[in-house]
Amino acid sequence: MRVGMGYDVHKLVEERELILGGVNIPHTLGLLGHSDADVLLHAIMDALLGAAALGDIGKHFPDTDEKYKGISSLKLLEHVGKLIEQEGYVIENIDATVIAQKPKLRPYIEEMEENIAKTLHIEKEQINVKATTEERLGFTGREEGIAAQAICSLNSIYDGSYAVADTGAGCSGCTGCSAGRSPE
Ligand SMILES: Nc1ccn([C@@H]2O[C@H](COP(=O)(O)O)[C@@H](O)[C@H]2O)c(=O)n1
Ligand SMILES: C[C@@]1(CO)OP(=O)(O)OP(=O)(O)OC[C@H]1O
Repeated sequence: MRVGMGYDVHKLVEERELILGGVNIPHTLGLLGHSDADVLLHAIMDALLGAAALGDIGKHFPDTDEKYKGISSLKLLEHVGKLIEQEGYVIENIDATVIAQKPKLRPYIEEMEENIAKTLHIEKEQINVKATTEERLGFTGREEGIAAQAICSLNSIYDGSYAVADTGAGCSGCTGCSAGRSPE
């Protein structure tokens, strides 16, 4: 198993939408960025890329490239999901925290988790998104920006301990896997 971590920050400004986990959240301020500035998805992508030793989002989607201007980060996440799969990795789980003084995010968390699961073709139970304030301290507390942290774990289909679901190929030497099969 391999783990990766991601961290990102975007500035809160007027006249921008607030999009987190692919959910458009009603708020007086939105996040500034070259893309849609979905700070949660950016942290998750960096965690996934980190776990697979594939660099970071700036390497794959440079903010100097016009084609990423205003792009939905769900599209970028979909691409990262494909890269991970091409490298032979299967996502075990993702855990993330959004650090925001406002707005209250709890009502939107489930939809964020559904968006992420659907985009990465994994189960919603493999994703957990949390929100916290920093008790009015620092830049998030002053509502100058929103930060997000993420951690993920990946299994390699080549390391002998992970059995790929639905291949019907059997699980030689299997020690159990997230596909729900028992150890052989
Ligand atoms: N933007 C936020 C921040 C927090 N929450 C929820 O409130 C709980 C308490 O937050 P504290 O920062 O006071 O510990 C937290 O566990 C979240 O469930 C939220 O929904 N949106
Ligand atoms: C996502 C990208 C895509 O152009 O742009 P931003 O939305 O500015 O996000 P950031 O986390 O600053 O950097 C990664 C960028 O490459």
